[in-house]
Amino acid sequence: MIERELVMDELLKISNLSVEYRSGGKVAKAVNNLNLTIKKGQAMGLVGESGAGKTTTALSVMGLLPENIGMITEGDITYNGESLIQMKEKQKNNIRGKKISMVFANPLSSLNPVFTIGHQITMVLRKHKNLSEKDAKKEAAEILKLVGIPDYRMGDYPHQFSGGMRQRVGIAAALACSPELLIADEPTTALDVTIQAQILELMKDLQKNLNSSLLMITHNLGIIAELCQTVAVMYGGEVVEYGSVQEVFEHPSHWYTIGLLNAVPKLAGERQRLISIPGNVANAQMLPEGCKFHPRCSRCIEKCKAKRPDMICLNEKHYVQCWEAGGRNGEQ
Ligand SMILES: Nc1ncnc2c1ncn2[C@@H]1O[C@H](COP(=O)(O)OP(=O)(O)OP(=O)(O)O)[C@@H](O)[C@H]1O
Repeated sequence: MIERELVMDELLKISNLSVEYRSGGKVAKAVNNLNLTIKKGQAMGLVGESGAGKTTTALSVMGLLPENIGMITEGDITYNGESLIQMKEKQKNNIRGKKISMVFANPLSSLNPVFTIGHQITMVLRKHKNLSEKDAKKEAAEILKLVGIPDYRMGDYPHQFSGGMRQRVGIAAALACSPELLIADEPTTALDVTIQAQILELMKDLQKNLNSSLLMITHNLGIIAELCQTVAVMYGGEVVEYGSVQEVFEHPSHWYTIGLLNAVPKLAGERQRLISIPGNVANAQMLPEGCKFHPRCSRCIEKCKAKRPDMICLNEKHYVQCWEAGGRNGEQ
């Protein structure tokens, strides 16, 4: 019974997912045997350097990989226990957009420039909630109000909004169907810090009030600490460490995570030199054997070059994929 409850608790489960991009005779292995589970009401952060495969993971869930170029070559993605990959197109479309929605870094890419924002949100509501024009308009006004946009602006076009307001509209559009899962891909990178803080506060409130789940993709570890309960660290298309935010941030155990945390300035305590991670991020077209981080890792041993480590459980809230899992005894 307990086991069944645990499984039912799993909203999104990505199992052994591999994704490739094929173009011009080249193959980029963007995601490699990735596993990730998001539970109902949980906020998870997905972090890693540029090119780690974060966006590809999100696009795979949304079914938005570029046609004929990006393809899932292995694994499964289940939503409430049902495979999104095997599902019929109609059922899939019903879930994507209605139950799962996504906020992009650049909201202009998801908003249509020729329609007013009121019209766009009304259309989403009419399609997914089957509402009459009048009821959809009323609800659109309420959702926009929720994200701090007054109803007199419903007749304005996307270009008439500032960056921060536009991102609010993007969030409103994503929230229009009260999704169970919101995927946000760097939703605040293009914004200045005060607006960033407002948007994050807004997302935090909405997640709490609607009890939705959140997958927050970001380079910013501070955002994860602020918003999420769990975190998954990605490198070379794999999750190399995951667990509760507190466990992973206080006891980072993969040398990549340790490197990421050492590169973040701290306000408290003595001033310390920031240490960057040497070398370049793994090239998806030429991934190394063994642990994908080994060419950049100061703790690399022969075994790391030859064999990919298994994910090991450090405790029930903390997992790591490293032969030389460090940092557990303060030996960073
Ligand atoms: N359309 C594409 N065609 C070919 N390769 C691609 C394509 N999109 C992404 N890639 C490659 O796939 C890998 C993963 O990219 P992805 O955008 O998923 O990483 P990311 O972690 O989201 O990075 P960022 O933070 O910069 O968005 C990279 O090596 C990237 O160059």
